[in-house]
Amino acid sequence: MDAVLIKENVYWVGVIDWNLRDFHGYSTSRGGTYNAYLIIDEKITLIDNVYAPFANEMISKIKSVIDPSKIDIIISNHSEPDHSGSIQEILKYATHAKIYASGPAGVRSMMGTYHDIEVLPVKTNETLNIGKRTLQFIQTPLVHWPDNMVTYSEYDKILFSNDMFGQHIASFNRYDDQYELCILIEELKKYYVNIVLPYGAQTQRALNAVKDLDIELICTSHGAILKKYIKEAIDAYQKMSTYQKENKAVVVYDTMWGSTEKMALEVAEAFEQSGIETLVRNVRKNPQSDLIYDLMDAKYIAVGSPTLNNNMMSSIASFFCYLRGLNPRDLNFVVFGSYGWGGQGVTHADRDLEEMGHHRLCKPIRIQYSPSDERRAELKEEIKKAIKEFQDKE
Ligand SMILES: Cc1cc2nc3c(=O)[nH]c(=O)nc-3n(C[C@H](O)[C@H](O)[C@H](O)COP(=O)(O)O)c2cc1C
Repeated sequence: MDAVLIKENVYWVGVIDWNLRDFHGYSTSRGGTYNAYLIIDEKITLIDNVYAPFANEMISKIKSVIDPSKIDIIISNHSEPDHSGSIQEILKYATHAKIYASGPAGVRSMMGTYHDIEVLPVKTNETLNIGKRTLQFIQTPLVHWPDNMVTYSEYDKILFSNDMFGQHIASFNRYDDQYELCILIEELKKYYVNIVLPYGAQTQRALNAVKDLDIELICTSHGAILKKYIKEAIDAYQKMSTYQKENKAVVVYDTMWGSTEKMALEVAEAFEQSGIETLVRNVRKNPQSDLIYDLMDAKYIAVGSPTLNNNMMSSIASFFCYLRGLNPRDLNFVVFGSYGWGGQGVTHADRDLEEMGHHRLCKPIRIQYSPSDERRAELKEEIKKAIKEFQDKE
Protein backbone atom coordinates (compact mmCIF):
# COMPACT_ATOMS: atom_id res chain seq x y z
CA MET A 1 0.00 0.00 0.00
CA ASP A 2 1.42 3.35 -1.03
CA ALA A 3 1.47 6.72 0.66
CA VAL A 4 0.05 9.66 -1.27
CA LEU A 5 2.24 12.73 -1.79
CA ILE A 6 0.29 15.81 -0.64
CA LYS A 7 3.00 18.46 -0.85
CA GLU A 8 6.77 18.26 -1.16
CA ASN A 9 7.84 15.79 1.56
CA VAL A 10 4.38 15.61 3.11
CA TYR A 11 2.49 12.33 2.64
CA TRP A 12 -0.97 11.03 3.44
CA VAL A 13 -0.48 7.68 5.22
CA GLY A 14 -4.09 7.25 6.29
CA VAL A 15 -6.51 4.44 5.54
CA ILE A 16 -9.90 4.07 3.92
CA ASP A 17 -12.62 2.31 5.92
CA TRP A 18 -14.94 1.32 3.10
CA ASN A 19 -17.24 -0.60 5.45
CA LEU A 20 -17.75 2.05 8.13
CA ARG A 21 -21.52 2.36 8.47
CA ASP A 22 -21.99 3.01 12.17
CA PHE A 23 -19.67 5.39 13.97
CA HIS A 24 -20.86 4.89 17.56
CA GLY A 25 -24.47 5.40 16.51
CA TYR A 26 -23.78 7.97 13.77
CA SER A 27 -24.89 6.41 10.50
CA THR A 28 -22.05 6.80 7.99
CA SER A 29 -23.60 5.72 4.71
CA ARG A 30 -20.58 6.78 2.65
CA GLY A 31 -17.97 5.03 4.83
CA GLY A 32 -14.96 6.93 6.16
CA THR A 33 -11.21 7.45 6.33
CA TYR A 34 -8.71 7.89 9.16
CA ASN A 35 -6.12 10.32 7.90
CA ALA A 36 -2.55 10.44 9.15
CA TYR A 37 0.31 12.48 7.68
CA LEU A 38 4.04 11.86 7.45
CA ILE A 39 6.48 14.77 7.12
CA ILE A 40 9.97 14.03 5.87
CA ASP A 41 12.30 16.64 7.31
CA GLU A 42 15.42 16.52 9.49
CA LYS A 43 13.14 15.00 12.09
CA ILE A 44 10.68 12.54 10.59
CA THR A 45 7.26 13.42 11.95
CA LEU A 46 4.00 11.52 12.00
CA ILE A 47 0.86 13.57 12.61
CA ASP A 48 -1.93 11.46 14.11
CA ASN A 49 -2.41 7.80 13.27
CA VAL A 50 -5.31 5.44 12.60
CA TYR A 51 -7.82 3.14 14.25
CA ALA A 52 -6.04 0.02 15.56
CA PRO A 53 -7.46 -2.58 13.11
CA PHE A 54 -5.82 -0.58 10.30
CA ALA A 55 -2.36 -0.22 11.92
CA ASN A 56 -0.59 -2.55 9.48
CA GLU A 57 -2.09 -0.78 6.49
CA MET A 58 -0.80 2.55 7.76
CA ILE A 59 2.62 1.12 8.55
CA SER A 60 2.89 -0.35 5.04
CA LYS A 61 2.12 3.12 3.66
CA ILE A 62 4.83 4.64 5.85
CA LYS A 63 7.21 1.92 4.62
CA SER A 64 6.52 2.97 1.03
CA VAL A 65 8.27 6.28 1.92
CA ILE A 66 10.68 5.55 4.76
CA ASP A 67 11.69 2.95 7.32
CA PRO A 68 9.21 3.53 10.20
CA SER A 69 12.02 3.08 12.73
CA LYS A 70 13.27 6.46 11.53
CA ILE A 71 10.22 8.31 12.88
CA ASP A 72 11.45 10.85 15.45
CA ILE A 73 8.26 12.61 16.40
CA ILE A 74 4.64 11.56 16.74
CA ILE A 75 2.09 14.31 17.21
CA SER A 76 -1.28 13.39 18.63
CA ASN A 77 -3.71 16.18 17.84
CA HIS A 78 -6.48 14.14 19.48
CA SER A 79 -6.34 10.95 21.52
CA GLU A 80 -9.61 9.35 20.41
CA PRO A 81 -8.82 5.81 19.23
CA ASP A 82 -9.63 6.51 15.57
CA HIS A 83 -6.60 8.87 15.55
CA SER A 84 -4.30 7.28 18.10
CA GLY A 85 -5.23 3.59 18.13
CA SER A 86 -2.10 2.43 16.28
CA ILE A 87 0.39 4.17 18.56
CA GLN A 88 1.60 1.00 20.24
CA GLU A 89 2.14 -0.70 16.86
CA ILE A 90 4.15 2.28 15.57
CA LEU A 91 6.23 2.39 18.73
CA LYS A 92 7.33 -1.20 18.04
CA TYR A 93 9.24 0.30 15.09
CA ALA A 94 9.81 3.90 16.15
CA THR A 95 11.39 3.00 19.46
CA HIS A 96 13.10 6.36 19.95
CA ALA A 97 10.14 8.55 18.84
CA LYS A 98 8.90 11.31 21.11
CA ILE A 99 5.13 11.73 21.40
CA TYR A 100 3.57 15.16 21.77
CA ALA A 101 -0.03 15.95 22.74
CA SER A 102 -1.83 18.96 24.20
CA GLY A 103 -1.12 19.56 27.84
CA PRO A 104 -2.49 18.60 30.18
CA ALA A 105 -5.66 17.13 28.61
CA GLY A 106 -4.02 15.28 25.68
CA VAL A 107 -1.26 13.86 27.84
CA ARG A 108 -3.85 12.68 30.35
CA SER A 109 -6.09 10.99 27.77
CA MET A 110 -3.18 9.40 25.87
CA MET A 111 -1.70 8.01 29.09
CA GLY A 112 -5.17 7.02 30.33
CA THR A 113 -5.80 5.09 27.12
CA TYR A 114 -2.37 3.55 26.39
CA HIS A 115 -0.78 3.59 29.89
CA ASP A 116 2.83 2.58 29.29
CA ILE A 117 3.89 5.39 26.96
CA GLU A 118 5.54 8.73 27.61
CA VAL A 119 3.76 11.79 26.21
CA LEU A 120 5.15 15.33 26.24
CA PRO A 121 2.76 18.29 26.65
CA VAL A 122 2.50 21.20 24.22
CA LYS A 123 0.36 24.29 24.51
CA THR A 124 -1.07 26.95 22.21
CA ASN A 125 1.62 28.87 20.32
CA GLU A 126 4.39 26.52 21.40
CA THR A 127 6.45 25.36 18.44
CA LEU A 128 8.60 22.42 17.51
CA ASN A 129 11.40 22.75 14.98
CA ILE A 130 11.77 19.65 12.82
CA GLY A 131 14.28 21.01 10.29
CA LYS A 132 13.08 23.31 7.54
CA ARG A 133 9.72 23.35 9.26
CA THR A 134 8.60 24.77 12.56
CA LEU A 135 5.33 23.24 13.66
CA GLN A 136 2.98 25.46 15.65
CA PHE A 137 0.39 24.03 18.04
CA ILE A 138 -3.00 25.56 18.75
CA GLN A 139 -5.20 23.98 21.39
CA THR A 140 -8.86 23.73 20.39
CA PRO A 141 -10.39 22.31 23.56
CA LEU A 142 -13.79 20.68 23.21
CA VAL A 143 -13.79 20.63 19.45
CA HIS A 144 -14.75 17.99 20.39
CA TRP A 145 -12.75 16.51 23.33
CA PRO A 146 -10.81 18.46 25.97
CA ASP A 147 -7.52 17.38 24.37
CA ASN A 148 -8.13 18.53 20.78
CA MET A 149 -5.50 20.65 19.14
CA VAL A 150 -4.45 21.52 15.60
CA THR A 151 -0.94 21.72 14.18
CA TYR A 152 0.14 24.34 11.67
CA SER A 153 3.11 24.15 9.32
CA GLU A 154 3.85 27.64 8.02
CA TYR A 155 6.47 26.23 5.65
CA ASP A 156 3.83 24.11 3.89
CA LYS A 157 0.88 26.43 4.62
CA ILE A 158 -0.91 23.35 5.93
CA LEU A 159 -3.27 23.23 8.88
CA PHE A 160 -3.50 19.70 10.28
CA SER A 161 -6.95 20.22 11.72
CA ASN A 162 -7.79 16.73 13.01
CA ASP A 163 -11.58 16.38 13.48
CA MET A 164 -12.33 20.03 12.71
CA PHE A 165 -13.72 20.18 9.14
CA GLY A 166 -13.74 16.36 8.89
CA GLN A 167 -16.26 14.42 6.85
CA HIS A 168 -17.05 10.70 6.75
CA ILE A 169 -16.51 9.70 3.13
CA ALA A 170 -14.62 6.62 1.95
CA SER A 171 -12.86 7.37 -1.31
CA PHE A 172 -9.53 7.28 -3.11
CA ASN A 173 -10.13 10.99 -3.78
CA ARG A 174 -7.92 12.86 -1.38
CA TYR A 175 -8.94 16.43 -2.26
CA ASP A 176 -12.18 18.35 -1.90
CA ASP A 177 -12.29 19.42 -5.56
CA GLN A 178 -12.69 15.77 -6.55
CA TYR A 179 -16.16 15.78 -4.94
CA GLU A 180 -19.43 17.50 -5.74
CA LEU A 181 -19.48 20.50 -3.40
CA CYS A 182 -22.98 19.65 -2.12
CA ILE A 183 -21.88 16.14 -1.07
CA LEU A 184 -18.74 17.41 0.59
CA ILE A 185 -20.59 20.09 2.57
CA GLU A 186 -23.42 17.69 3.46
CA GLU A 187 -20.92 15.24 4.98
CA LEU A 188 -18.95 18.05 6.67
CA LYS A 189 -22.19 19.30 8.25
CA LYS A 190 -23.33 15.81 9.19
CA TYR A 191 -20.01 15.26 10.95
CA TYR A 192 -20.21 18.58 12.81
CA VAL A 193 -23.79 18.12 13.92
CA ASN A 194 -23.30 14.56 15.19
CA ILE A 195 -19.94 15.15 16.87
CA VAL A 196 -19.32 18.84 17.60
CA LEU A 197 -22.76 20.50 17.84
CA PRO A 198 -22.83 20.88 21.66
CA TYR A 199 -19.63 22.95 21.47
CA GLY A 200 -20.59 26.02 19.46
CA ALA A 201 -18.74 28.54 21.65
CA GLN A 202 -15.58 26.42 21.65
CA THR A 203 -15.80 26.04 17.86
CA GLN A 204 -16.09 29.81 17.54
CA ARG A 205 -12.91 30.18 19.60
CA ALA A 206 -11.12 27.59 17.45
CA LEU A 207 -12.17 29.33 14.22
CA ASN A 208 -10.90 32.60 15.65
CA ALA A 209 -7.59 31.03 16.63
CA VAL A 210 -6.85 29.86 13.06
CA LYS A 211 -8.41 32.71 11.09
CA ASP A 212 -5.19 34.67 10.49
CA LEU A 213 -3.09 31.70 9.43
CA ASP A 214 -1.97 31.55 5.82
CA ILE A 215 -3.57 28.24 4.79
CA GLU A 216 -3.35 26.48 1.43
CA LEU A 217 -4.45 23.05 2.64
CA ILE A 218 -6.52 21.87 5.56
CA CYS A 219 -5.44 18.31 6.20
CA THR A 220 -8.35 16.86 8.16
CA SER A 221 -8.32 13.55 10.00
CA HIS A 222 -11.46 12.31 8.21
CA GLY A 223 -12.36 12.54 4.53
CA ALA A 224 -11.12 15.01 1.95
CA ILE A 225 -8.23 17.42 2.35
CA LEU A 226 -9.61 20.92 1.86
CA LYS A 227 -7.98 23.02 -0.83
CA LYS A 228 -10.60 24.58 -3.10
CA TYR A 229 -13.46 24.80 -0.64
CA ILE A 230 -11.73 26.13 2.48
CA LYS A 231 -13.94 29.23 2.54
CA GLU A 232 -17.11 27.17 2.11
CA ALA A 233 -16.08 24.87 4.97
CA ILE A 234 -15.28 27.78 7.31
CA ASP A 235 -18.56 29.49 6.39
CA ALA A 236 -20.50 26.31 7.18
CA TYR A 237 -18.70 26.02 10.54
CA GLN A 238 -19.45 29.68 11.30
CA LYS A 239 -23.13 29.15 10.62
CA MET A 240 -23.41 25.89 12.53
CA SER A 241 -21.41 27.02 15.55
CA THR A 242 -23.63 30.07 15.97
CA TYR A 243 -26.77 27.90 15.67
CA GLN A 244 -28.23 29.86 12.76
CA LYS A 245 -31.75 28.81 11.79
CA GLU A 246 -33.76 28.49 8.61
CA ASN A 247 -37.52 28.90 8.35
CA LYS A 248 -37.85 25.14 8.59
CA ALA A 249 -39.83 22.53 10.55
CA VAL A 250 -39.17 18.85 11.13
CA VAL A 251 -42.06 16.58 12.12
CA VAL A 252 -40.64 13.57 13.98
CA TYR A 253 -43.04 10.82 15.00
CA ASP A 254 -43.63 7.15 15.67
CA THR A 255 -46.83 5.17 15.36
CA MET A 256 -48.05 1.66 16.08
CA TRP A 257 -51.31 1.56 14.12
CA GLY A 258 -51.20 4.70 12.01
CA SER A 259 -53.25 7.24 13.98
CA THR A 260 -50.31 9.36 15.09
CA GLU A 261 -48.99 9.20 11.54
CA LYS A 262 -52.25 10.68 10.26
CA MET A 263 -51.85 13.45 12.81
CA ALA A 264 -48.21 13.96 11.73
CA LEU A 265 -49.27 14.58 8.14
CA GLU A 266 -51.82 17.20 9.22
CA VAL A 267 -49.28 18.90 11.46
CA ALA A 268 -46.78 18.93 8.58
CA GLU A 269 -49.33 20.47 6.23
CA ALA A 270 -50.07 23.17 8.81
CA PHE A 271 -46.39 24.16 8.86
CA GLU A 272 -46.06 23.93 5.11
CA GLN A 273 -49.18 26.05 4.55
CA SER A 274 -47.74 28.62 6.96
CA GLY A 275 -44.84 29.15 4.54
CA ILE A 276 -42.34 26.97 6.43
CA GLU A 277 -40.15 24.39 4.68
CA THR A 278 -41.22 21.10 6.29
CA LEU A 279 -39.77 17.58 6.54
CA VAL A 280 -41.66 14.54 7.83
CA ARG A 281 -39.61 11.85 9.55
CA ASN A 282 -40.74 8.56 11.05
CA VAL A 283 -38.21 8.10 13.83
CA ARG A 284 -37.85 4.37 13.20
CA LYS A 285 -37.25 4.74 9.47
CA ASN A 286 -34.44 7.30 9.76
CA PRO A 287 -31.10 7.08 11.56
CA GLN A 288 -30.98 9.47 14.49
CA SER A 289 -27.87 11.04 12.99
CA ASP A 290 -29.89 12.00 9.90
CA LEU A 291 -32.69 13.40 12.06
CA ILE A 292 -30.27 15.64 13.91
CA TYR A 293 -28.82 16.74 10.57
CA ASP A 294 -32.33 17.69 9.41
CA LEU A 295 -32.97 19.51 12.67
CA MET A 296 -29.66 21.37 12.94
CA ASP A 297 -30.91 24.52 11.25
CA ALA A 298 -34.65 24.07 11.87
CA LYS A 299 -36.61 26.64 13.80
CA TYR A 300 -39.48 24.27 14.61
CA ILE A 301 -39.88 20.68 15.74
CA ALA A 302 -43.16 18.77 16.02
CA VAL A 303 -42.99 15.49 17.91
CA GLY A 304 -45.70 12.83 17.69
CA SER A 305 -45.99 9.74 19.85
CA PRO A 306 -48.86 7.43 20.70
CA THR A 307 -49.15 6.40 24.33
CA LEU A 308 -47.61 3.00 25.02
CA ASN A 309 -47.75 1.62 28.56
CA ASN A 310 -48.37 5.04 30.11
CA ASN A 311 -45.46 6.62 28.28
CA MET A 312 -44.21 7.85 24.92
CA MET A 313 -42.75 5.21 22.62
CA SER A 314 -39.19 4.22 23.49
CA SER A 315 -38.05 5.21 19.98
CA ILE A 316 -39.04 8.80 20.76
CA ALA A 317 -37.39 8.61 24.19
CA SER A 318 -34.20 7.35 22.54
CA PHE A 319 -34.33 10.16 20.01
CA PHE A 320 -34.77 12.62 22.89
CA CYS A 321 -31.66 11.20 24.55
CA TYR A 322 -29.66 11.88 21.37
CA LEU A 323 -31.26 15.33 20.97
CA ARG A 324 -30.60 16.29 24.58
CA GLY A 325 -26.92 15.39 24.26
CA LEU A 326 -26.29 17.23 21.00
CA ASN A 327 -28.42 20.12 22.18
CA PRO A 328 -29.52 22.09 19.11
CA ARG A 329 -30.60 25.42 20.55
CA ASP A 330 -33.95 27.22 20.60
CA LEU A 331 -36.43 24.92 18.92
CA ASN A 332 -40.08 25.93 18.93
CA PHE A 333 -42.08 22.80 19.54
CA VAL A 334 -45.48 21.17 19.39
CA VAL A 335 -46.27 17.69 20.67
CA PHE A 336 -49.11 15.50 19.48
CA GLY A 337 -50.24 11.88 19.56
CA SER A 338 -53.00 9.35 19.60
CA TYR A 339 -53.94 7.44 22.74
CA GLY A 340 -56.44 4.91 24.07
CA TRP A 341 -57.33 5.73 27.66
CA GLY A 342 -54.67 7.74 29.53
CA GLY A 343 -52.67 9.66 26.91
CA GLN A 344 -49.58 10.21 29.08
CA GLY A 345 -47.21 9.81 26.10
CA VAL A 346 -47.72 13.36 24.86
CA THR A 347 -47.50 14.78 28.39
CA HIS A 348 -44.11 13.19 28.91
CA ALA A 349 -42.80 14.22 25.49
CA ASP A 350 -44.00 17.79 26.04
CA ARG A 351 -42.34 17.91 29.47
CA ASP A 352 -39.03 16.55 28.09
CA LEU A 353 -38.82 19.17 25.35
CA GLU A 354 -39.53 21.92 27.84
CA GLU A 355 -36.85 20.52 30.16
CA MET A 356 -34.39 20.65 27.27
CA GLY A 357 -35.01 24.40 27.13
CA HIS A 358 -37.10 24.57 23.95
CA HIS A 359 -40.15 26.81 23.55
CA ARG A 360 -43.72 25.49 23.42
CA LEU A 361 -45.90 26.79 20.59
CA CYS A 362 -49.14 25.39 22.02
CA LYS A 363 -50.38 22.87 24.55
CA PRO A 364 -49.87 19.19 23.62
CA ILE A 365 -52.56 17.79 21.35
CA ARG A 366 -54.07 14.33 21.92
CA ILE A 367 -56.64 12.46 19.86
CA GLN A 368 -58.30 9.36 21.27
CA TYR A 369 -57.87 6.37 18.95
CA SER A 370 -58.08 7.21 15.25
CA PRO A 371 -58.58 10.85 14.21
CA SER A 372 -61.82 11.51 12.28
CA ASP A 373 -61.69 13.74 9.17
CA GLU A 374 -63.27 16.50 11.20
CA ARG A 375 -60.77 16.17 14.05
CA ARG A 376 -57.88 16.12 11.56
CA ALA A 377 -59.05 19.38 10.03
CA GLU A 378 -59.38 20.92 13.50
CA LEU A 379 -55.87 19.75 14.36
CA LYS A 380 -54.45 21.42 11.28
CA GLU A 381 -56.20 24.69 12.08
CA GLU A 382 -55.08 24.56 15.71
CA ILE A 383 -51.42 24.22 14.66
CA LYS A 384 -51.74 26.94 12.02
CA LYS A 385 -53.19 29.26 14.63
CA ALA A 386 -50.31 28.57 17.03
CA ILE A 387 -47.74 29.19 14.28
CA LYS A 388 -49.44 32.44 13.29
CA GLU A 389 -49.51 33.68 16.88
CA PHE A 390 -45.80 32.87 17.18
CA GLN A 391 -44.96 34.53 13.87
CA ASP A 392 -46.93 37.65 14.80
CA LYS A 393 -44.98 37.95 18.06
CA GLU A 394 -41.56 37.54 16.39
C1 LIG B 1 -49.18 -2.42 23.71
C2 LIG B 1 -50.03 -1.19 23.82
C3 LIG B 1 -50.03 -0.47 24.99
C4 LIG B 1 -50.83 0.68 25.10
N1 LIG B 1 -50.77 1.39 26.26
C5 LIG B 1 -51.54 2.50 26.38
C6 LIG B 1 -51.52 3.27 27.56
O1 LIG B 1 -50.85 2.94 28.52
N2 LIG B 1 -52.28 4.37 27.62
C7 LIG B 1 -53.05 4.79 26.57
O2 LIG B 1 -53.65 5.84 26.65
N3 LIG B 1 -53.08 4.08 25.43
C8 LIG B 1 -52.36 2.95 25.30
N4 LIG B 1 -52.39 2.22 24.16
C9 LIG B 1 -53.32 2.60 23.10
C10 LIG B 1 -52.67 3.40 22.00
O3 LIG B 1 -52.10 4.57 22.48
C11 LIG B 1 -53.74 3.70 20.94
O4 LIG B 1 -54.10 2.48 20.33
C12 LIG B 1 -53.34 4.71 19.93
O5 LIG B 1 -54.43 5.04 19.11
C13 LIG B 1 -52.22 4.17 19.03
O6 LIG B 1 -51.80 5.18 18.16
P1 LIG B 1 -51.08 4.80 16.79
O7 LIG B 1 -52.14 4.33 15.82
O8 LIG B 1 -50.41 6.06 16.34
O9 LIG B 1 -50.11 3.74 17.10
C14 LIG B 1 -51.62 1.09 24.01
C15 LIG B 1 -51.58 0.36 22.85
C16 LIG B 1 -50.80 -0.75 22.73
C17 LIG B 1 -50.77 -1.51 21.42
